[in-house]
Amino acid sequence: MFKITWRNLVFLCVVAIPNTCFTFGILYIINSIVAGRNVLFAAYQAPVFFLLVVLSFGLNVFLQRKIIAFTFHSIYRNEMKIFHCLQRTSLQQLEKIGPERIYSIVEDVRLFVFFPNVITTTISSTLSLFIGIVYYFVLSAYSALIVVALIGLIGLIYKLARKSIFSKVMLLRSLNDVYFKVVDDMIRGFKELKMSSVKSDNLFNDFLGENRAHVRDVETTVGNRYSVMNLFNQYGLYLLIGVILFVLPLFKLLEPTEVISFVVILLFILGPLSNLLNTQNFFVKVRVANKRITAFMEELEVIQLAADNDGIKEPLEIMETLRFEGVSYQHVDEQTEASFVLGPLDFTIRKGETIFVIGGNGSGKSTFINCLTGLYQPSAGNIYLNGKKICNNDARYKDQISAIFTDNHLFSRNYDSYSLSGNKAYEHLLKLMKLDKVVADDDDASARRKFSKGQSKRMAMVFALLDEKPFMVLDEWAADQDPYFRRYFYEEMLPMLKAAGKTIIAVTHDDAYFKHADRILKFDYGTIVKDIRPREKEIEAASLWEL
Ligand SMILES: Nc1ncnc2c1ncn2[C@@H]1O[C@H](COP(=O)(O)OP(=O)(O)OP(=O)(O)O)[C@@H](O)[C@H]1O
Repeated sequence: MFKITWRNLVFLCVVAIPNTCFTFGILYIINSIVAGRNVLFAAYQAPVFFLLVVLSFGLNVFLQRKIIAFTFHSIYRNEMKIFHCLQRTSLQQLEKIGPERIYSIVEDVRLFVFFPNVITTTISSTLSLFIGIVYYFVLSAYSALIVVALIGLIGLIYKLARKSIFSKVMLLRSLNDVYFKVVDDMIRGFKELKMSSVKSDNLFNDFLGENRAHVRDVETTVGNRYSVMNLFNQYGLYLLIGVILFVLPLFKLLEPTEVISFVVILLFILGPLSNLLNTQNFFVKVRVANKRITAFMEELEVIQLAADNDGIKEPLEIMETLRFEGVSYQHVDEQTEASFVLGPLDFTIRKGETIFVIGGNGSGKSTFINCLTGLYQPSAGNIYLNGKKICNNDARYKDQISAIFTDNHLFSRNYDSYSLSGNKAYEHLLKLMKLDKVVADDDDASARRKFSKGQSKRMAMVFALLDEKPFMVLDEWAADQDPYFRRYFYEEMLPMLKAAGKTIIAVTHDDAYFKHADRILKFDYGTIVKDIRPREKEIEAASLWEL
């Protein structure tokens, strides 16, 4: 994800070395003047001082610009990579991951917007610390060793404390995933919660409240550890000043003039040292975010390998026959470990057929539709298009199908390659779907206004027909229509679509209209238990519900 490569490191060193020299020069001049010593180039000390300041400033501006560009390019690249993976992942994987994890990962990526500030602070602080230490050694090697050992000790304690914080921050992020899930329930289930004070209170107290209380406790622990670390850092530095002022002169390791220089240098590195310790908080979060993003991408990429078969460019033949041979698919609910098996399915669909898919609740109709439309990849069996074996995840196969699902979604923008304004086919379809009085003009915004459920399905039908694909899959499309439109759909629209050569697979419970199908496939416990042609043999609709 966010990797500092060797090239980046070499670049940082190339910029850091001259910058170190400039900063060292600035410190040398300040220190010599304060301690009353002669500067090497006394006659030019003022111009040299200002020149060094300007050069160091210029170099830092250059460095910061590079870091800012690197950071925002990395954020952009990672965001695009996540959404590219999502675009290519399968429905089963998306269902497994869950939307809350995606929101949370996107939040993890955004954490890196603070990267430029922190990294520049880290680089400049490390530089200043390095210069201070070198200067200590120039003045007195033994005393420098003692001071460095004490600074090292403070750093080591900080590092150990940071290690213990890592697991807590990791826990906080996974609590955040659960939090998003409950918030999602709160927003999507708003109406249901309003209607049930028990559910509402339980969600609020037992789930949201518990999650937030857990987060509060872990954050308090993390906050306490950081505050102890910061106090330790602050008082550790006081101790260091005490050692320089009292202990080193006592053992004759420092002369009084050197004490002043040591304190001046310490004051110079005090800020950078505190900065370095304080930025650890950010680095812990960054490590956690990096680990989570990497794991998320790996999870998606594993699925990509299985799904990524659509690089082939030759067009696929238009469907004349579609054959399922021994096709099966298995759902496994990870929480309850319950499983549902669809299939094995063996049947052939012919071009122009109007097929109704029926069956009781949970019999596998929607799972079958997801396999048919290529949203689920079968775990066994083969699919043949015009006799040739295909992978149902092939984009060229899916591009032959218009599907309207039970939970259809109307997009907020026009992502199609055609425009609605002045579109005659669109105007005609609005009339056909009796929406011409609801959608007053051919503006894109009017087509994406808030519709009633039934209207929204009709609008989805308008868009599906505008796609002009030969194969239509409708999952309980008529369920939300009023009796008038339902009759119109089965008795007028379906024959019209059939006459236009469309192959239609419609999931339905409307037994009053079963006679309008060329064929009925009845599902039970995931298998096709009846395959009937009502036009050839009159059937009693009620008999179809019997096993
Ligand atoms: N994403 C999923 N993960 C695990 N199990 C699932 C998933 N989706 C569906 N199932 C299970 O698969 C079975 C078939 O569900 P499916 O939605 O295909 O039935 P259906 O015939 O369309 O039902 P309905 O008429 O109620 O819409 C059910 O037992 C359901 O619990």
